[in-house]
Amino acid sequence: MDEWEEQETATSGTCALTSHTSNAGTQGDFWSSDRGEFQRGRGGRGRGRGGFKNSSFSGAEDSANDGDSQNNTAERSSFSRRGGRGRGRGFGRTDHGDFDANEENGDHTNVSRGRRGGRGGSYRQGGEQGGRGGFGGGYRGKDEEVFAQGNQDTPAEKTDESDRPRVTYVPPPPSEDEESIFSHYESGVNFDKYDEILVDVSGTNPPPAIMTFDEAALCESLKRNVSKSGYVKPTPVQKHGIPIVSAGRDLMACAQTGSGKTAAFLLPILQQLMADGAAASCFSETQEPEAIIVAPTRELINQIYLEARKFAYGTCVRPVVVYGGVSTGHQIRDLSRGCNVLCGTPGRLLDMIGRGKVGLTKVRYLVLDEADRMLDMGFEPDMRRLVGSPGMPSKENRQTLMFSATFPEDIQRLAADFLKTDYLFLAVGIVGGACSDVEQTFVQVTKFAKRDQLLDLLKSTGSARTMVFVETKRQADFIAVILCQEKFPTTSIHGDREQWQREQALGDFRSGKCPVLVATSVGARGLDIPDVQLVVNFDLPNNIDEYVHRIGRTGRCGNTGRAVSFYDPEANSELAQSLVTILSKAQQEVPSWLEAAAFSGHGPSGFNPPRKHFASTDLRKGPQGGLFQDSSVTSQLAAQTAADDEEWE
Ligand SMILES: Nc1ncnc2c1ncn2[C@@H]1O[C@H](COP(=O)(O)OP(=O)(O)OP(=O)(O)O)[C@@H](O)[C@H]1O
Repeated sequence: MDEWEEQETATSGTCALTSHTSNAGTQGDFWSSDRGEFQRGRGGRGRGRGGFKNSSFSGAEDSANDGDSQNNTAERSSFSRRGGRGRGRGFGRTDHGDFDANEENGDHTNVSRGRRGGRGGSYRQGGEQGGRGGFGGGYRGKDEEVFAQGNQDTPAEKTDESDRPRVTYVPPPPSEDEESIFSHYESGVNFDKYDEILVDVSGTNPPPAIMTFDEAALCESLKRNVSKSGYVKPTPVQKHGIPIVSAGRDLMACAQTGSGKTAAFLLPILQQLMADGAAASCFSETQEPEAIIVAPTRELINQIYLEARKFAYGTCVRPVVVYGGVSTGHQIRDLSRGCNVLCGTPGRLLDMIGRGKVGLTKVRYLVLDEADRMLDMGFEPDMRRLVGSPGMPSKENRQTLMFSATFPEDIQRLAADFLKTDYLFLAVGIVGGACSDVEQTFVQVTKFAKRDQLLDLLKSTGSARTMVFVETKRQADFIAVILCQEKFPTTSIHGDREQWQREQALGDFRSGKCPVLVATSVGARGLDIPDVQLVVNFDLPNNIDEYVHRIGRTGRCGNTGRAVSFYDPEANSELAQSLVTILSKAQQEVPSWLEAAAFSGHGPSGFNPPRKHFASTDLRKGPQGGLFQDSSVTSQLAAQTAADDEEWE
């Protein structure tokens, strides 16, 4: 056991099991792809709003199981901001042990909006690690970051008499084999059509776009790696984004799903680091990366890391990834081997900063991928904490880059806090628009008929690789069981699964061992999986942005794809108007019944409606700039609604 493991063990505490556990076991059995058998599901979760919590717990989301951060402070009573699975807005004095700007300032008395406080709905005694929302773990973000729970089936060990498990999961190391590092799927027949998409760059003095990778003046090794990745010509977001980043400008970039946003920020960053001779140093206990990239889910940040590793192959630039559900000690050891580009989910990243393992003074680039998600209520406090962390250069002294396929107006407004005033806004196509290579179909169906519809659909599509999106984690397991019973090899990914299960599920889906993946919103954004031919919205999401991201898991990189959504008039009427807009903007047929529903007065209405509309351009162009969004929608409310999607059952 090394220093870090000891530390983890020493500081682990109890996982509160005191909240509602009435759901325990209700997830039932599900087919385990990894074992080829039915497996006992885990217990359910606590529910209820705004549970009062008297607890303190460690680290950020991810580190919760790994023990407290070094700067953990005394336990404090509070309505927890993070505790449990809350939708409540607790008066949150944060009591977690991760790095917190307020805590740093000695300010523990601020009243903050409860981010997810108290879903557990239970009073919890102030146990060292209390407040995780009942058995099954506490919820952290909409998409992910559920504290991993103890589960006899997992590699987590019990660490002390309190029975709190410690995450010991160490993911298999990524392949060193050059062929698999550079393996990629082919761009599709519509790749060249990207050139026809209208591009709008707003802001002062944008640099001219490049037309070829040669014009990007990449150094030899990077050029070689780009070519080995199968990239022949840049996509529009790369043509415009690469020179903007290389010119040192801040950027908010919006381009459709699957159109190469990752390389649009990675290539110019890596190019600059290579040109400056950046080289990872393994001699320092505190690593000082030049670039920090954040993304909302573990799987996505790992994917970005693998892309960075691929492009940096054979160079002195060393990317590292940190995310939750994995042994902290393992990640600290990896960090200590040197780090120029640090990819992380917010919680684990903040935890590493809090532990003094990551210094920020050398940060030149801060990238928010899925930036609208990173700035909605779920993650915004973490982002503010990150930019307010000691050593982090001010926005004037770093380059901040934001990428997403959706950028609602309210989030754009918020994003400006993180960007220099002269940031450029790059819009490729319609901001918030769906990928035009995805054929979108809607089936009007009651909730009771969905199951049969799904089975019929899957029978008709044969072994097409399919992602099925559902609203809740329990539903994900339930549908997976049913599909397995019907002989569709199926796996599932959601926030109640252990990290090793999530990774295995994704692996089985990628490899085709399980051609059907049932997912909650944790799988909606960013995942780039080859040959996903069909996306099924078994349950439509609550907000239109999530719809756009979900269907974007197919039809990527010029390939065509198909999305079938089950529209339940009882539950989805508020989304109808936005769906009609999305369909029309993507030049797709709008079913007459959907049009009728859209104009039957069921649009977003009332006080505090959730986000149902999308922005179509740079906010700075003003109200006449073509914004579709209802300006009464506020980010927090919209985000809260979004956050509820998965969690409220
Ligand atoms: N210029 C290019 N030529 C060929 N393939 C490319 C090019 N750029 C990106 N790709 C490939 O296209 C796929 C999609 O890219 P990427 O994941 O970056 O999309 P994205 O815009 O970030 O999507 P999302 O919005 O879903 O996150 C990846 O497999 C990537 O390797």
